[in-house]
Amino acid sequence: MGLLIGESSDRLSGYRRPWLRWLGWVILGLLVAGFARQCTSLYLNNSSLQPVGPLEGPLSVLPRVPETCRPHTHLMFLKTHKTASSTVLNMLYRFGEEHGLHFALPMGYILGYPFPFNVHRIKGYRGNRAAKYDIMANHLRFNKDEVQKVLHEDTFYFSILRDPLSLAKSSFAYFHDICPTFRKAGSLGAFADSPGSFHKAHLRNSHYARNLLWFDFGMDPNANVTQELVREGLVTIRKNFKLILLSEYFDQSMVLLRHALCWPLDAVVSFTLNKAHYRPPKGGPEDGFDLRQPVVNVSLTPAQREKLREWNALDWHLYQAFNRSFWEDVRRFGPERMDQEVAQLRARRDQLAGVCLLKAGEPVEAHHIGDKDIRPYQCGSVRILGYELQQGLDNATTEACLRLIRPEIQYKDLLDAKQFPRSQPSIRDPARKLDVNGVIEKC
Ligand SMILES: Nc1ncnc2c1ncn2[C@@H]1O[C@H](COP(=O)(O)OS(=O)(=O)O)[C@@H](OP(=O)(O)O)[C@H]1O
Repeated sequence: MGLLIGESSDRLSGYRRPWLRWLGWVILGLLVAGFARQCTSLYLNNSSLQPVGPLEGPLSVLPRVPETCRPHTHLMFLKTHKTASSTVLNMLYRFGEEHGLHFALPMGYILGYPFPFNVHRIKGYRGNRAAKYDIMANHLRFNKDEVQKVLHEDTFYFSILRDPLSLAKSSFAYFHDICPTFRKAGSLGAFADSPGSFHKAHLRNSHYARNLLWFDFGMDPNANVTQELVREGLVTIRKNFKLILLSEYFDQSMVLLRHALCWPLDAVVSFTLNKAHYRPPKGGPEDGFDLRQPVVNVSLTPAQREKLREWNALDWHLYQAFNRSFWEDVRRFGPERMDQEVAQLRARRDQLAGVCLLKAGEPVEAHHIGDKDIRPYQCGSVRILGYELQQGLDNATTEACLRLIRPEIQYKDLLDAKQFPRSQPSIRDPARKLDVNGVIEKC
């Protein structure tokens, strides 16, 4: 037997047959050529998302999460409004798509918002005994009892907050046209001077004008602010959510998130999505206007800032409390280690921007984006910016880059088509974004 193995291996080695040796060299040559080809492009492997090739050069010691942990694939992200939540959603869409995860998708673009979430708002929901979903992340108003009906027990719940003042500016500009409180006020300053005189809490979409975060977490934004109420709200959120991120410290948030989820670095690298720029005056020239000149005036005096904080006191308490716990988390993580990982994340983002994007990675107005399929949806009195893809990329690189910049609406359509191959194809018609009452569904 031993002799047989010896004989055959000797034969296979080709030492006694020169043509076999040549064949071996040819195969080796082909393999090397294939590898070299990959090294000249951004190759993003579907499952690991780790690059191969020159991109790895300066980042060859990418920070790793402990090899003992297993990546989380059961996730609930409470997509709060105007908090960079679309950027987070893009990461979840990418990760879910690459790993074949099952999303709880809405029928349109929101899961029944602003009504408290109900499982029947999930597209294709087939009742209690249906399989659970891996990821739920579209806009919804949090309702724990309903949410947990369709999610796995080990689901990781997380969300994101933003300073209520900058959130108010973003919300005012974006929702100005559909929120009666904002529409009546005209400018954010006028609104801040006397919010109560414009606010009719019972009117549709008025919730965008006060304690929007508190509302998204499923609580009453118009309740009297008492210590007890705030304490109860915080306790409930802490009980339900394992991690609360902050949009002002987005990169630090991503480092904490990736360690909590045991995800690779590339899974949390992103470009700023849904960024606002102000519209030119009606009838003004399309180009050449001063982008810094807002039509919807969101400038505030120090006194108005103070009043707006008071008006959004519940959100302010929420933000302050979770800001404190965020920095406690960072201290536990290690401030130096955090700085290093943030630097690596930023370097990787710059690298990807260089490969994927035109205009040095700066976001541009939708009408400057050649590919209509990646123009961001426009809403309200601001211009929502998007990205232009670099030309001449190979197919794999184009696909990897597209994933990073594909706007929320189009990405949802794409996942929808994958999850429901037999349902009606998407119609790219802006009217589809309106619900039965004519309210813009995504807004
Ligand atoms: N990475 C990162 N870091 C910091 N800020 C970011 C980031 N990504 C998005 N943004 C800002 O978030 C605002 C959009 O928030 P959302 O995507 O949650 O809006 S929406 O409710 O889904 O319409 C929007 O804010 P404004 O530009 O002030 O409106 C974005 O610029």
